[in-house]
Formats: sequence, structure tokens, C-alpha cells
Amino acid sequence: MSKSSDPDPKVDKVPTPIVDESEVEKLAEEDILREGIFTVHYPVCKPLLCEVSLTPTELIFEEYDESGYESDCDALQERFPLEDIYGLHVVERQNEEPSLPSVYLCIIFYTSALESDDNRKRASRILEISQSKELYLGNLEVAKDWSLDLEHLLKLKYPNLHNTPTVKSLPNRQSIEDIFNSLKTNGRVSDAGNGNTTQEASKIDLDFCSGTFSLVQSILFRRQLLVIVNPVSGQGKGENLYKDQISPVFEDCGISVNVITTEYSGHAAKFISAADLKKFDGIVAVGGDGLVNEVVNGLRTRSDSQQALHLPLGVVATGSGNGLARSIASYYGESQGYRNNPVLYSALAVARGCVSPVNLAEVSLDGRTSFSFLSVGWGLLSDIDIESEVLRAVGEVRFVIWSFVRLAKFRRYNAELSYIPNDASGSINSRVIINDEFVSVYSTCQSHIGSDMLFAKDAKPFDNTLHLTILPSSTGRFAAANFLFKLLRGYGQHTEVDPVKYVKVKEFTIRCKDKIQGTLTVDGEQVTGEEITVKLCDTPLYMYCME
Ligand SMILES: Nc1ncnc2c1ncn2[C@@H]1O[C@H](COP(=O)(O)OP(=O)(O)OP(=O)(O)O)[C@@H](O)[C@H]1O
Repeated sequence: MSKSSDPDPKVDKVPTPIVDESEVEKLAEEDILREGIFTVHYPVCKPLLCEVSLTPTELIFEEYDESGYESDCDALQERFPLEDIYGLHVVERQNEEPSLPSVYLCIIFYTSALESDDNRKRASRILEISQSKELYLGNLEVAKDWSLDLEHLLKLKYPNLHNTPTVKSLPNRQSIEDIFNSLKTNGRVSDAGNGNTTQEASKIDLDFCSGTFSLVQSILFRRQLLVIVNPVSGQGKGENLYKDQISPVFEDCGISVNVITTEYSGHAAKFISAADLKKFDGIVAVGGDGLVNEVVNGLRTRSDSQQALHLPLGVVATGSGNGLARSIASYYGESQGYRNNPVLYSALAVARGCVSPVNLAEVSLDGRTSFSFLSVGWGLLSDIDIESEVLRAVGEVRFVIWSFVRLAKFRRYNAELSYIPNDASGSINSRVIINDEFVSVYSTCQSHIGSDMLFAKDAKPFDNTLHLTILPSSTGRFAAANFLFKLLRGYGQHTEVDPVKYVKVKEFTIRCKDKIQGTLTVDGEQVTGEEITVKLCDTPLYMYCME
């Protein structure tokens, strides 16, 4: 868009909101759906007069020269993809003179559009709306029209958005504890995301924020979430990560939270089994797979479990084992985003609020039942996982170190393994039964069992499949080492190692026969028992995800 030589910036023009999906589909990417001249407030520099344009895919800010003078300097131009919008708030400020409040539209992006790398950074742009001659109500109307269009386009892009009632009017004022207070917080206002700009940003924001602000309406992402934080997850950083990195994202998006911090192992399951969940749109586990397992099993034991299990769940990856969070990122093509910043990525997936069904399995261990959403393992892999806990402080490299320990003390375990292959009719005849020694039996119902551990490369979110990997008695040390090496490399080639067997099943049973039993794990946590049966559930878990 070039600088206009037309002195009339059409500031009073309020285009009709976009109403129809078919109309949007007919538009070209560059078509301007709405445009206006606004003073735009930035966290890190002085306000600028900008022409702001909305296309079907982008929000474009271009510095506007009122004189129409064509300067040789490049005017500031920023283009944000609409999908990078995570917060949309209409805010008003009570002025001393004149007495009517001013209206602002605050847009918060988590975007890589301003950086050369792929990392998402926070950026806020605050449009001061002073377009209408009728002042307050007219300006509110302009804010509403822009909000409606942005909301509408995002809803078209994300049809799986959960529980986001469309904004029809903007009458409800909320408390003054709003987005502007959050902008004042040190360290949260830096677009560049580095310490150098933070101080300046805070000062400028404080100037801008003088006066009494109140939030008129948050749009699109507002939800009421029950957040369960495991403070000891991931080397004991769970609580700090929640306060410093996750809660600010939820605040930006207009998400309301009730936070429970666990005090002991089992607390989350106990709390969820009895909590009043009616007022919540979803439950979020801030921790690792162990915490998610507690939440899911807490839901299972409720008297209204059928209904409660339909509540969307989110997981923000602050644990040392984050197989589910990693799998969800991989299903939606966001592996790179997750790798760059797992905590921010998974918090944004919760904030985005699309919902995807994922596999869930029922586990019966010596007659006791529970749910598993990730993995059930026995033998070598589970031995490494659990025994390496003593090296927890070194992070995921503990698996590599302990692989050497276990290969040095190589073991096989005697058991009966039976399973029903996925493509079988389901009749009893199709059951495969193997009585033998095994090095390891491991099954997953997701793609990844850890942040860097791809276990089932063609797993899909709700593919009704248990991906079962068997290391039979003929697996020697060298083959086992090759299997572990390929697993840790993360390309999913471990199942191609001879004589490893990979089979997609509906259910399986391990009946241990040895006195020296291998470690048994469910979702990465150790359990004890002699006979374990794992069956896919008909109903999935519903997980928050990016799209
Ligand atoms: N406050 C607490 N104190 C001690 N243990 C807790 C607490 N809250 C939860 N736990 C337990 O911590 C275990 C690990 O939790 P989580 O999966 O969230 O973190 P993690 O760092 O990934 O751990 P792991 O690698 O063991 O899976 C779970 O079994 C959970 O029951």
C-alpha cells in the first residue's frame, strides 16, 4: 500500500461487517475488507498515525503521512498473519476532559512476523479509535465492527474453536484489572523480547496507561479454565513457569482461570474426581504426562464421568516427560514451534482453543482399571525410563546414559503376550498368542512418548490404534542397541530393526511368568502387577490444540 496523496483519509467511513462465508471465499488474499486511519500505540516506541488494513489473511499497519508528502524514507509497514492474533480487547479510558471515555482496540499477537527467526514473540498494537463524529458510542461501534470482522475471519479459519460465543454487543464492563494493567508489567511489553528494550517499553506504556482504563469486552478467546499446576514437574520449575510464562499468555488472551497447585502426588486426581466442573470450559494440566494421567483418571472416577470426559483438556509442557503435548504439536504440523519453545507453544495451543479427539485406552492391571492416553510398557524401555530417574537432574539425556547401563546388564523376561491385530475381525480366533521370553514390549496410542522421542511415526490423533512394538527373545544386545539408538535419534526408524516386530492392535495382554519381573509402566509412571490388559476406548479424549 503506498502513501496516499488524497488528503481525505476517509476516517468516518465504517464499512459493513463481513457477513457471509461464501463472500470471504471469493476474495483474493490482498483484497481490503476494512481500513481506517488510527493512532497506533506501541509498547516500544511513540504512537504513530497508521493506516490499518484488514485482508482475508493479514492485518497490515502502515505509517500514514497526513500531508500526503511522499518521503524517500521507507514508511513503517508491518504485516501480521491473522492466525497470530491471540488477544482482542475493546478498552475504554475515562478522560478528565472531555468527560466521554476514549475507545481503544487492543490486539495482541504471538508472532514470528517481526523477526528473522521462527520464534514467536509477543507484540501488541493498540488502536486509538477516534473516528466517529458521535464520539463515544460511534467509536465503540467502530471497535465492535473491527472486532466482529477479525473474530469472523478467525472463526472461518478455525472451525474447531471451542465455546466462543460471537460478540453481538459490547455492553459489559469488566473490572479494571485488565489488559492495560498487564501491559504495565515489566518484561511483558517488549516486542523484541530482549532485556534491552524492556525498560523503555515499560516507561512508555506507563505514560500511555495513565488514566483510568476499563475493559469493555475481550473477544474470541474468553474462556473459564480450571488450571492444575504441578510445582515439582520438570526439575521443580512448574510453578514459576506458570507464573512467569503461562499465566501472562492466558491473561493476554482474555482467559479466566481458577488455579490449583498440587501439594502431593495424587492430589490432582483426588481434586478432579470431586470438583464442581460445571462452570469450566476446559481443564489444563501444567506439568508432564504424569499430571495429565492424574487428571484423566480423576475424571474417570466421577459419577458424571461420561459427561466430564467431554470437557476439553489442555496440557502445557512443563514436565520432563511431555509425550502428549509433543504428539499434539506433531499432529498439527507444529513440531518446529514446539521445539523452539514447548511452554509457549503449548500455552498458545490452549489459548487458541481448537479441540481435537485423541486416542484413549483402558488398562486393567490385576483387575484394577485405569485410563492411559500415552503408553504402556514392560521390560527394557520401561526399565530405562524408571531406573534413570536417579539422573533426573540431567534432563532427557538420562535415557541415553541409562541405555548403556541396561545394555551392559542385558535381560530377557518370560511372559505370555497376546494381542488382537487392528485389521482383524475381532473374533477370538484372530487373537495372536506368544509364549516366550521378551526383551521389551511397548505400546503407545500417540506418536511421541517424550519431547524428542517419536515412537509411532504414522500415528494420528484418533486413529483407534495401539502401536505395539515387540523385542522378542531373538533380540541380542547389538540389535537392542541399534533399536535404542534409532529411537533416540527420533526419526521413527527403530521399528525397522531386525528382529523388532511392530504391529497395530486393538488390545493386548501381558501375563508375566518370571520371578524377576521387568518394570511395568503406564504413561511413564511405574505400576506393579502380574497381568495387564490394554484396550482402546470407543470414546476419545478431547484436547486443546492449534487448529
Ligand atoms: N505437589 C506434588 N508433590 C509431589 N509429587 C507430585 C506433586 N504433584 C504431582 N506430583 C506427581 O509428580 C509426578 C510427575 O509429574 P509430571 O508428569 O507432572 O512431571 P514430570 O516432570 O514430567 O515427571 P515425570 O518425568 O516423572 O513424568 C506425577 O506422578 C504426579 O502424581
